[in-house]
Amino acid sequence: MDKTKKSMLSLKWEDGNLVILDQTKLPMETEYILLETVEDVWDAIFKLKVRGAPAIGIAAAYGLYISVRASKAQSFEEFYEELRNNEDYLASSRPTAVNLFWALKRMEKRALSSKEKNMGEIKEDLLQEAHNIRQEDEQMCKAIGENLLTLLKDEMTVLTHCNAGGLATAKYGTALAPVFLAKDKGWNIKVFADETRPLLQGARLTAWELMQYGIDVTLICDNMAAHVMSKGWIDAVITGCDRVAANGDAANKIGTYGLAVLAKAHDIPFYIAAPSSTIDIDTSDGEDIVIEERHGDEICCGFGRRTAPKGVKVYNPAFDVTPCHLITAIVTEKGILTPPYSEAIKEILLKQV
Ligand SMILES: CSC[C@H]1O[C@H](OP(=O)(O)O)[C@H](O)[C@@H]1O
Repeated sequence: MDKTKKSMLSLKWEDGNLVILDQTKLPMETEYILLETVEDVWDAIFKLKVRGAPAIGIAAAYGLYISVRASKAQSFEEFYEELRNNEDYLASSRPTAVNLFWALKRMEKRALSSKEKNMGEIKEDLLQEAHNIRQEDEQMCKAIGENLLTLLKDEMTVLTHCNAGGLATAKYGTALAPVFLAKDKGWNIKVFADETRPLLQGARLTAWELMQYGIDVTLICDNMAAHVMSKGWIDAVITGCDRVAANGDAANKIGTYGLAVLAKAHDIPFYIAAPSSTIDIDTSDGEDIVIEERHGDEICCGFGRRTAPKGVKVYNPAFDVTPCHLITAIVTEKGILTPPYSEAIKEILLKQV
């Protein structure tokens, strides 16, 4: 890989510890912090120190291992009860990204499959499962990038929202994966990045990680997306997702739904990049996806500066749902899904890669 291009990992397992890049400090500071307890992991997920559906799942998996590695349980039943309590605790950190629940459930299943082993071996298996989740995510993201690249051409310009780059995953990202892979193959895919109020993941994270990699990125306010589309500057809109329902409706950062409506109005393809770990077959459609609501200060006192009157009523949903009919394709690591999504999703989940 070209040494002039830098990509920083969202999290790593180093010397027996979970270390994350504190994303609330970006872009001004790149600070790695140690998460030593399950409470540290809960807090890091809740405060978006680590964020992005896949990265949240990976952090939670390591967090669950951390929560039981010092367990003194004398029986599997006692150990399993401790594990389930910590699983429920970690699951309470954020409600929308299905990867959190998917990763925790996968760790629980690994513990059950190791129940005949001794305690030390069970703990070792849990750590290995967390490693597997991280390593598989990296491979899934690269494959998503390769699949998305088949839909793009050199010199194209894409618009993205929030951050679905390497910072949201183990590496590469999902929506941004094709942009990094394109750069590696000498293409020049340009990006317009929505700043993404109120937490500015686009400004603080996407613009930062693309510039680190030497990629042509232009930052815009969210309310400028229609204008740049009307100028004919956008060839495709690509976003990540936090949960894809069984019918193809997709939850993603607040503002994504509006982008999908705008893309339809301008006849621009709208692609959702979705690892299969973000597809939730148990949620039938977007109506059933729980949308996280966050504190109003994120809008009124963003980054410590008050910009609205004290006491004003605030509504701060962190996500919205794009109905499947507005989605041109859902791009997974196993292939590209096109409508009718219900059938395509059932098929792709059965496909082994
Ligand atoms: C590759 S998943 C990225 C996804 O997660 C973000 O939400 P948050 O920053 O609140 O964790 C956003 O919805 C991104 O599209």
